Amino acid sequence: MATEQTEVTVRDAGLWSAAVPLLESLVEDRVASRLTDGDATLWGADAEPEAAIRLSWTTLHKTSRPLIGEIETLRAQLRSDGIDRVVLAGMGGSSLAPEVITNTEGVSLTVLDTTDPDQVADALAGDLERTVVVVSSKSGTTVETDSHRRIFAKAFADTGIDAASRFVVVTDPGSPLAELARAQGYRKVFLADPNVGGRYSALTAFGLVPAGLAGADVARLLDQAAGVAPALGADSADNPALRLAAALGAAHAGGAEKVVLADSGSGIVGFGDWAEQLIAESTGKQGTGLLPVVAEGPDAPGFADAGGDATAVAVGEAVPGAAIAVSGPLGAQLLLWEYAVATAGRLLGINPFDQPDVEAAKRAARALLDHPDAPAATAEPTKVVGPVEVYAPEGSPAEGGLADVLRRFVDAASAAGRGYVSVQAYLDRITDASAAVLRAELARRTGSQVTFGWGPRFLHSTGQYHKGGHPNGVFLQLTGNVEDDIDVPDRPYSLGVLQLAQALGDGQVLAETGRPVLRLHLTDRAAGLAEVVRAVQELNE
Ligand SMILES: O=P(O)(O)OC[C@H]1O[C@](O)(CO)[C@@H](O)[C@@H]1O
Repeated sequence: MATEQTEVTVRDAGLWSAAVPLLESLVEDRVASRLTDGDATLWGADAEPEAAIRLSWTTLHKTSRPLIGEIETLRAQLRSDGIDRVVLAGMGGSSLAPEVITNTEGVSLTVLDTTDPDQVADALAGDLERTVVVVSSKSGTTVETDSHRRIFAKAFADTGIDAASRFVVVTDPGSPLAELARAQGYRKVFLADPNVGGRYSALTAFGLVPAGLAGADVARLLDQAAGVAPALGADSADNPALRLAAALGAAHAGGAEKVVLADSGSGIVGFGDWAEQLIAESTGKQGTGLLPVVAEGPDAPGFADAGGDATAVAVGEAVPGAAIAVSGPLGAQLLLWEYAVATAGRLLGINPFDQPDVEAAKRAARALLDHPDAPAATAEPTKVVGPVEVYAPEGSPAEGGLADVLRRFVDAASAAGRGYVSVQAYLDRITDASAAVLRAELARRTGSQVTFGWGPRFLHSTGQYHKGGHPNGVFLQLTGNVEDDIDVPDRPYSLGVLQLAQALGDGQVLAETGRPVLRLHLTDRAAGLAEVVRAVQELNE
């Protein structure tokens, strides 16, 4: 049952009494109304230039209205041409919102936010005669999205379909993608509001166009946001976003930097995946921040049994074990969390609108693509256990079986004190979906908080926090052999090569910042995953 009432309840009495003084200061400083009015001084002088071009999201429930008609018209035209399958190529802020919107409404959208050749092959195998591809990129330069565009252009051409008529672009004015779309005569270009950053763009063209073309009721989403907007802009202790920000800020000050999210009957499907990027990329920097941990549900390990380093937040009803509960329909929750996270950024003393550590991993991946013979790309495994090659952190012992290697590795998270384990699977999230069980399995057996992300998708979400946030994580990377690779047209690499370079590049950057990285490469994906799960299950035997 969807929860219609939008409210934030802080159920933990200790947390609430720590939050009240922060809440009072936010009200006194008129943070909510200043945010609504676009006051870029809220995060200090260093953040001001960036904030000055990032605050238009507070009024999108009004300014995005004209898009609704445009989307409906295009959808009707596509339908009359027999085109009713929508594929979205986009990373992070350019795909996470449409994914949660369409999943919540139960309408079909194929989201491509991967470089896994197998997963891309799946999308290519759909009926191309009925397919439109929405290419979404604010910068217009994101390598994954550009690769998908090239691959689909070739596939359309190979099938005798006029590719230009099948591409719809969402991008910022003046981006290289906007120029290319114009030059190639793509079917339609939606220029988004450039004064909204990627992770705050759910209610811009980035969220609304793909979701609307797929058939979601995006007008209702704006109505839901409009319904809560006055409360979010109010300098009042009843403001739900200020309450949430104050509670998260107080929790962080008290040593709980992790935020464990679990759905508790909100009716929203996959909200945590969207909130993850907002929270991690906005706050995880300068050695501080809030680490989002998406739990499978309120009964999953890490939620009700969260330790002192974590706050359990229910999305939906206030359930036992939740310190905080946030209810409300999707459109309202999107805007509420944006206000809350931007405000928490002020309490944490960081700039919630930049992502300073994301570029480092992109650079490292590019360097590996340029120098495929670099040591990182040609290293030999430390050991091989059946279908699993082990690449252990430098200097760490590798004796024993896979479970011994893993035990020593995850122990480093507990040794770091309040540490966490991050599982990063550079695999196919459809065929290799079983990898996701590792989150709960590891959390149950280690007692540490455990995050799970699909690579390279998470690089555009929690990736910023892992490199820039509290430096107490250990990182378990999973990579796998590729059976049928896909060349990226007019580029000197294939998807498989790019995917591995992304894993190695990010691993390198993590290691350079002193964060332990263990890579397990699955020479046979299914058998390798089974072996890894078995080893994890042996951990506390
Ligand atoms: O929309 P773009 O420019 O392709 O970027 C996609 C994503 O990549 C990031 O810039 C960081 O990786 C995100 O902030 C953003 O949402």
